[in-house]
Amino acid sequence: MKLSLLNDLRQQNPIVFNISNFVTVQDVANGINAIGASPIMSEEVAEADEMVQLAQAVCLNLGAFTEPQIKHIKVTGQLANKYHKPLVIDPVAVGAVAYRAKVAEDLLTAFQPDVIRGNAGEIAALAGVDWQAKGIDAGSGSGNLVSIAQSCAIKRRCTVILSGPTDVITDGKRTVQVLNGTPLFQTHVGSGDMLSSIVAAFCAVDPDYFEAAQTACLVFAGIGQRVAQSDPQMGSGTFIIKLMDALQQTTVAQLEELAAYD
Ligand SMILES: Nc1ncnc2c1ncn2[C@@H]1O[C@H](COP(=O)(O)OP(=O)(O)OP(=O)(O)O)[C@@H](O)[C@H]1O
Ligand SMILES: Cc1ncsc1CCO
Ligand SMILES: [Mg+2]
Repeated sequence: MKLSLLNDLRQQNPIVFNISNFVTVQDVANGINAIGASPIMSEEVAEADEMVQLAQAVCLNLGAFTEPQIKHIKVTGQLANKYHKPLVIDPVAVGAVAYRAKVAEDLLTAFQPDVIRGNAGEIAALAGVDWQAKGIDAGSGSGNLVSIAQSCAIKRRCTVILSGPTDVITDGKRTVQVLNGTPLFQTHVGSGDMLSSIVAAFCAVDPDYFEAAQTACLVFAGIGQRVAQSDPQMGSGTFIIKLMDALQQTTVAQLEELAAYD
């Protein structure tokens, strides 16, 4: 686990280009900014080429799209491949809505992601494994989460993060589990979207995307855990405010003290 990547990220301040969803776009922009990277968003396909060229990483969130936005996402993913920019996909609710599954399938044949980050319901759907996803939430299923993540990584030929109480990170050969976190993440819509774009920021500072992805997961979950531990009575409103502070202020040494993974 290369926690020192957090210092590299803060020193390099990489630009992360995001196509976000309208629900969580501000959380995503502020989360990237707080951790020490530089967010930029766009809704216009005419500037996609320039946007991808100026970015050090790209994150495409499939959370809430219209037909023109699907075209924008497709072109941007293809440009990320063309310019060799690390590409992260967040396949929101792809296990719960058949239309989304169809769109995601089409997009994943049009471009090649470097990392896919989703919850169990989303990663199971992309792996082709039976699971009962529940809207944007993970839902329920009986499959083994490590096997599901590994199948998805092999099928999609990329690093996969299956997030939840434990995050599973795998490239199909190597697998790590991050045990840190807090259930308060589930009380704030957009925790997952923030994580996906922070993963992109880490990919901008380490060309081994498996390493970048696992470090991003530990940093994000570990910071959330520290925030929750600071006040056992904390609720979801205070959590997101304090999470933003902590994304900015938490040090590598503080994360080393609580890092839990195997
Ligand atoms: N019960 C839990 N305990 C500890 N950490 C958790 C828990 N649930 C989620 N997390 C953490 O929350 C973060 C977001 O992951 P999650 O799987 O909830 O994303 P998501 O379902 O896509 O969320 P979103 O509602 O934003 O779409 C990750 O860092 C993950 O480790
Ligand atoms: C609630 C919600 N609906 C579509 S996207 C989104 C935010 C979580 O990604
Ligand atoms: Mg999500």
